[in-house]
Amino acid sequence: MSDSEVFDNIFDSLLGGGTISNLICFVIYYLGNYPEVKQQLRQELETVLGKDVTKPITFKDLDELQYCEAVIKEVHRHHPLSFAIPRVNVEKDVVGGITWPKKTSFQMLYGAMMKNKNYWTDPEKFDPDRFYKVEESDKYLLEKQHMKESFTIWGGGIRICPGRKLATLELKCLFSLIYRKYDIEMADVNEPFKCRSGLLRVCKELIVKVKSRK
Ligand code: HEM
Repeated sequence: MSDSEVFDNIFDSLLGGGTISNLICFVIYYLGNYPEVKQQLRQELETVLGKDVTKPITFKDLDELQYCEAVIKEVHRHHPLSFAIPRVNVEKDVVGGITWPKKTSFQMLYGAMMKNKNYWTDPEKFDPDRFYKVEESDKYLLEKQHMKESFTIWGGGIRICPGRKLATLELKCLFSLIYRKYDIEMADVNEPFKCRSGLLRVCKELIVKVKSRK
């Protein structure tokens, strides 16, 4: 490997590649299209962080931003960064009633699992409430019962994303800093979301209007 390839690999594993930057765009897009969700997020920011926008944000504050976390999860469920997680079996195994030889490549289509109506109530609907303070009597009880198997943003098992806690902190920090100070609107709400799908789904263009909040 050349020096620049070594650098790129270290940089990628340290910063999680394009994951955070693209997820930020996805969240901005969804908040631009769902003003009632943006409003509830603002409400939470004000309750947890107060009205003084210069007040430093603490770890405890970030812990309390549960609606913010629900927004990030719902955006990812609705519009995942990648559609599948690959695995290779090290020994012969039975999956889906079929015996597979060792070294078979599998793709776990979790993007499809996150839209399956057996596990999600009204799966096409964008609603962070399905991840927010779900009670036994709640309309989103179905997902609460299946969440462990049907939702992943970080993968799972021994290869689970080692950057997940850092990424969650970074995202919550960024959205707090941005949305308590600025108002971000889509330049054109009717414009379709411009993304390119490969290993990762990448935002190609997102034109927004940014205004300072009074
Ligand atoms: C929103 C941000 C992020 C998302 C959605 C994300 C998601 C993922 C997913 C789905 C995997 C595959 C897990 C599996 O195969 O089960 C993964 C692996 C990985 N992630 Fe992240 N990630 C993010 C941010 C980060 C950050 C910030 C770092 C570094 C600080 C990071 C470092 C890694 C590494 C090194 C792996 C490979 C782990 C292995 O194969 O053992 N990720 N990530």
